[in-house]
Amino acid sequence: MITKLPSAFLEFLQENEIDPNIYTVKNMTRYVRINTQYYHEFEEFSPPTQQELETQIGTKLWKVDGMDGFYGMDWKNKINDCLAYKKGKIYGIDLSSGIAVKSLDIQPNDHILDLCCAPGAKLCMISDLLGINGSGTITGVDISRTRISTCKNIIKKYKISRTRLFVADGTIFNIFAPSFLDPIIKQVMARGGVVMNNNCNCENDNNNYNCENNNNNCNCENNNNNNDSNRNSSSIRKNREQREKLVKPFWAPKILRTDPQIKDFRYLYDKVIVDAECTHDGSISHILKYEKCGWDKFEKNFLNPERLNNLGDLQRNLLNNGWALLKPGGILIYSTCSLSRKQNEDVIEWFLLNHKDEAKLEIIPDIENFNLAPKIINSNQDLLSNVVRFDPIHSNTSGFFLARIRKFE
Ligand SMILES: C[S@@+](CC[C@H](N)C(=O)[O-])C[C@H]1O[C@@H](n2cnc3c(N)ncnc32)[C@H](O)[C@@H]1O
Repeated sequence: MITKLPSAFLEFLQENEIDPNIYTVKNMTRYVRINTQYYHEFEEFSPPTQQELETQIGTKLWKVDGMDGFYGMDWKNKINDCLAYKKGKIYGIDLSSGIAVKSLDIQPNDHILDLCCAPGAKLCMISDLLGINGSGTITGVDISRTRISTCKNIIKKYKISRTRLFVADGTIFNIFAPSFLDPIIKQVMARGGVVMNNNCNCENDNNNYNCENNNNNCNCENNNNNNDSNRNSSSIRKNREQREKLVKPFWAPKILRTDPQIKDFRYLYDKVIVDAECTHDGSISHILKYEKCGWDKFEKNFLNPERLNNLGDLQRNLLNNGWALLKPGGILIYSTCSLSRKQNEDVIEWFLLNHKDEAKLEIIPDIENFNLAPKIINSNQDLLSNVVRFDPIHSNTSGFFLARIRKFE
């Protein structure tokens, strides 16, 4: 609980119609989630039971209905010293963030873009829901090299596979989903013998070139029937040039490191999450940190007028670019840990009005099972009826905003 907020922050809250009482709530809940990824990969391990976790953390836990693997506990408990946490068997993630990830409706073959991914709590859960039985992948992007380093450490700790990370500006990032694990390729491979190289979907980078992808599903420039004989020095040079153009990921497992990065609508992402940079005013743990380390830093980092002025543009540009990289029929989640209308409803309203012919705001699935913060009054109430807000007073979560937008087929 925070006893005294600095006046600049109180002014910000007032300007943004945010109730300062959210920082005075006493009985907040801390949430953890079981890292099921661990058990996909290492069958000899079984997840810690509730009782084991209670003993390790030293407190009572409760299961969160409708959210697999989620447990709540009193906020004052810490998990850092708990063995299950140290071993990567559980991670901390707020329930509201969990609902955001669940709303992506992740399927095993989905290629998912996490456009502001660091430090990576949501990415952990995305990976968990993706599982390891399909051909799906995760592409994480963040502008901060330091934060993406943390994300890489998290990926290693939680044994997350098939994820690549890029340090890049999410407003202009333009690398499409990986094609290596594409189901089409799998089918072709199953028919016998075609793998992939850096230039196309086929393994034409060797002397036994036998590309079978002579169809409309292949971008391969060698789509002719004389592949063996036509494999001349100019195609080798092209291959090399193409490879050189690849934007190297900051981190990726071997199979994704040299993906051809094909720019073709078939490699747009199935799901995109834009967990946008924001003022973090809803994140009680974030605000609590500044109470300890000094409000001056908070004012400098988050309330500086230039940053606040540019923030709306940044959020709109992130949303627009995430949308451009989303497949028709795909789902985009826009979320922030701010409760400011300007950073939430206003951004979504602007977006929907500008994408009337291709975007639909959808109901968050199963949202009726959770307590929500009241909606704020908007000029465009009908248009925004499906956005949701969480807060510590009504939802027993951190402050969070969530919108789910579907791209028309
Ligand atoms: C709310 S945090 C994301 C939290 C993360 N999704 C998670 O669940 O752990 C916002 C992130 O956006 C990143 N960011 C800010 N501007 C960006 C930009 N232009 N492109 C990509 N990432 C950006 C920040 O570095 C920060 O890590």
